[in-house]
Amino acid sequence: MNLTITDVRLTPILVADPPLLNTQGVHQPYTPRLIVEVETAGGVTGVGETYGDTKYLELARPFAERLTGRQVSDLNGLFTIADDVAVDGSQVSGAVDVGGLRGVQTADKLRLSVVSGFEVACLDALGKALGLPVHALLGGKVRDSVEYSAYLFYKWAAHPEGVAAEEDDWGAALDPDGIVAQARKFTERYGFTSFKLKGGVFPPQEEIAAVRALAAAFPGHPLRLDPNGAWSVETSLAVAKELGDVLEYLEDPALGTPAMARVAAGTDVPLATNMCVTTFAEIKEAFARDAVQVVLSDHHYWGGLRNTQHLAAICRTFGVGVSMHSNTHLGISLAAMTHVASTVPNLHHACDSHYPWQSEDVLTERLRFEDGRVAVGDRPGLGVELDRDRLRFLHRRWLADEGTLRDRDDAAAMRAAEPGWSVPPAPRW
Ligand SMILES: O=C([O-])C(=O)C[C@H](O)[C@@H](O)C(=O)[O-]
Ligand SMILES: [Mg+2]
Repeated sequence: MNLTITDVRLTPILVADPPLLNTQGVHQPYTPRLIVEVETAGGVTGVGETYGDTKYLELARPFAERLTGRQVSDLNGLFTIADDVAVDGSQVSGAVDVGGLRGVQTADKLRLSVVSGFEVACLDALGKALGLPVHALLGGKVRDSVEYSAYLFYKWAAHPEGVAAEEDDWGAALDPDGIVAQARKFTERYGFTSFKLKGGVFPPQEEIAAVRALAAAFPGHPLRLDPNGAWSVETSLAVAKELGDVLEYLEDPALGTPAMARVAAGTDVPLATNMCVTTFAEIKEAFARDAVQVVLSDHHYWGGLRNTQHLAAICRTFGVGVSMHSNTHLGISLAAMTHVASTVPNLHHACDSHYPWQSEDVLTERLRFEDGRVAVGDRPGLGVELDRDRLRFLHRRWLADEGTLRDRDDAAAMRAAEPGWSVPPAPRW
């Protein structure tokens, strides 16, 4: 089988996203993603998915040009290519990245996010060529299904009037009753048994009340609250004290390792993060200071599935838990997450996934959650099939956009409802 890459296709798309609230604002009605296809001389095509904002696209294009002629099995070579691809310094914010609230943005992280889309596509192609599932290429699964948690959001019933958007059938959730009703829908539709509430939207007392309401409605179920660093150390400690008896963990209550270390020193509630440990370089300080007890990997910004395994091994070495972060993603990434999660022995928390919020996909068949779990496929590669008509449709939407939606901006989306809105200072409370 000839594994030489003969063609690479990059297709930016815009996919519908409901009006989900977070501390920076609200999700745009459509959000950008990039679909990567890698074709080999032997006739197999692999697919990958990553962030689709302009700065990722601008890196992905020169990256794709350098891939042709290489082998899909040359996964380490992807990192060498990444070193060669220059990042336009003006594109690196150095601040918390709104396109996912995933810690401080750096040039390396941008590159790794691009690598991940190609790595997954190469693994998919390699698996198809060899007749092996991706988990087998990663050393083999240690479980047959991967558990996910219900990702609860405060949300409006619809995007603001006058904003072009798709409808969703989740309704509004703006108080404890609304959050419990949303959680019930998640259990009815997908069988989830653990729940994460995206916080940092309302004053902490209101979010504490919502978590208390969840604890009363679902006694004994794992619960998490994640305000994306919106609280001071004092507020974080006060929330930890009030909710300590019901939380599985508190996620990024305060921003940055020093603040997280101070919170961790003052509570027994474990702290999880997808914001202060987002790169290998950030691990040493955070672990040395015992600032976090669970690292939420995201294969996109950690640089792919094998890097996720490396992260898991480091966490295991230091007795730190590992699980998975998610923001708006489609079925290709859910399949990739499921394959890699199935290979991580020390995965003891349900992973996050936004997938239930995404009514649109680029696959011929959506992935399914049963009893809150996704079965680990044994079909070659990722085990998913691209729906070319859907891909074209969603790409045409991207082409038709005059540019306002091509870069995720939750604060800008919020201004459609509240014209004076700007990203709140951190800490907000
Ligand atoms: O766990 C997290 O921090 C996230 O999933 C970050 C995401 O950006 C989420 O807050 C969102 O999409 O609104
Ligand atoms: Mg988080």
